Amino acid sequence: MKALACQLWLDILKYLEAPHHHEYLALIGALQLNSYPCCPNPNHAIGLAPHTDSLFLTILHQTSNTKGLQFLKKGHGWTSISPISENALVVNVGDLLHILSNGEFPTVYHRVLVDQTKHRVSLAYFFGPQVDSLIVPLISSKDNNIGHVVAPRYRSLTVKEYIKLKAKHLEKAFSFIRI
Ligand SMILES: O=C(O)CCC(=O)C(=O)O
Ligand SMILES: [Fe+2]
Repeated sequence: MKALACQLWLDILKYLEAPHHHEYLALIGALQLNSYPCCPNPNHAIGLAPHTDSLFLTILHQTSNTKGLQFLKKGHGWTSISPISENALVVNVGDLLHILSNGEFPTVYHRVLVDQTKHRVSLAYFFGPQVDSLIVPLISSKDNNIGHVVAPRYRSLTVKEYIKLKAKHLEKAFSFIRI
């Protein structure tokens, strides 16, 4: 997971025209096992409440063939992401990549439902920058090429500062840093 995350991350930094940004190259990661036992009354319970992931990216493996993961699709509502094969991985954009890319990579609002008869398991690898890193929205030359100068949509802040804001305000945290 770590090797895959590093490769994916290098490609994203290249795309964002920041391949040598050392601050964003020193990644920390955490692996989390999620277990959702079956529930006799799934309409009255939730496996994981709607949220966005906070770091740069999450790489997710849905280990059983039980659906449950959904993301909020604009104009469509909650949409299922069913496990399509044993080898498939889901990659979620997190809040810090949203800020770093100046909103070009939208953070993904998602939730997990429980199943009436099946136990579901998933494995999530979250990774992001060191807690003292400063996240500065990157404006790429692609943005400025279109003939107008693109301004940062968020103020710069440290990872620690963002995590504190998110703990207090959850999905409203962006509204405190929007310019
Ligand atoms: O279990 C899943 O499919 C998603 C887990 C998740 O969203 C999380 O751990 O943040
Ligand atoms: Fe999540």
